[in-house]
Amino acid sequence: MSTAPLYTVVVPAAGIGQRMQADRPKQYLTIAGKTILEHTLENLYAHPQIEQIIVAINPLDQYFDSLPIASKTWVKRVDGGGERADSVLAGLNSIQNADWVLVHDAARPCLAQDDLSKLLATAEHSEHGAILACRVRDTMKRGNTSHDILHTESRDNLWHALTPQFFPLDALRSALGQAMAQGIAITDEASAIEWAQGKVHLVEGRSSNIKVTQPEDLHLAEFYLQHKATL
Ligand SMILES: Nc1ccn([C@@H]2O[C@H](COP(=O)(O)OP(=O)(O)OP(=O)(O)O)[C@@H](O)[C@H]2O)c(=O)n1
Ligand SMILES: C[C@](O)(CO)[C@H](O)COP(=O)(O)O
Repeated sequence: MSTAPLYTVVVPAAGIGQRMQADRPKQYLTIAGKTILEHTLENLYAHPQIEQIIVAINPLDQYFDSLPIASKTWVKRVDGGGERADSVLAGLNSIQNADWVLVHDAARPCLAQDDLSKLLATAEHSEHGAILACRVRDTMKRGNTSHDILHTESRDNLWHALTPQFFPLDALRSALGQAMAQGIAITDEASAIEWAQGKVHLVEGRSSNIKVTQPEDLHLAEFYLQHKATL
């Protein structure tokens, strides 16, 4: 019986968490006695198809080395960069031989295992990449800089891009590197593949896979982590 393929995940964790307004980068804020980063890395590694995690850490980081997870054999540290895309590319460039790669935000500790399995399963049926996403549920307004409404955007087929995002390694490394070299603003891996005219599939995932970004998100993440079994 063939065993399921194993994958490497690049985890960008070199941000400063400005919007969080905390006394440290948000990935080092704690929930139930563990940092958000530890929750995220341990959650990924708990999946049977994840064999290695490459975590991009700020070169000036003062927290990572003191975490027990920093000495795990399945965790490899690289230096992050000025933007998330720089950190992701640094992680991708450290991978020698892999056909596919996942990228997952350190700030997303609430990823459900079966959502990850669903994302991985797409690779077995397609040569294109895919991302976890959740449907927009609110009416979406386009505003101007004065916060006046310009118009209502259609929310048909409108999705929130989440992570993990899952792509052939060579295609992602090439698209991301070329897009960044041309000064294209890249906020997720899919946008680099789209820029390179590649196809990306949306895999519906839970909206509880939040990116801890603002102060109130910490309490929401704590709730989701406490209720993982029932969500
Ligand atoms: N130069 C950067 C910027 C961000 N990230 C990572 O990318 C993920 C998503 O980015 P975001 O939520 O924007 O985190 P921050 O950039 O830290 O937040 P802020 O924009 O509020 O400063 C986070 O895990 C963050 O650590 C990174 O590795 N390198
Ligand atoms: C990658 C991402 O989480 C997908 O929604 C998002 O683009 C990250 O954006 P950020 O501004 O770097 O948090």
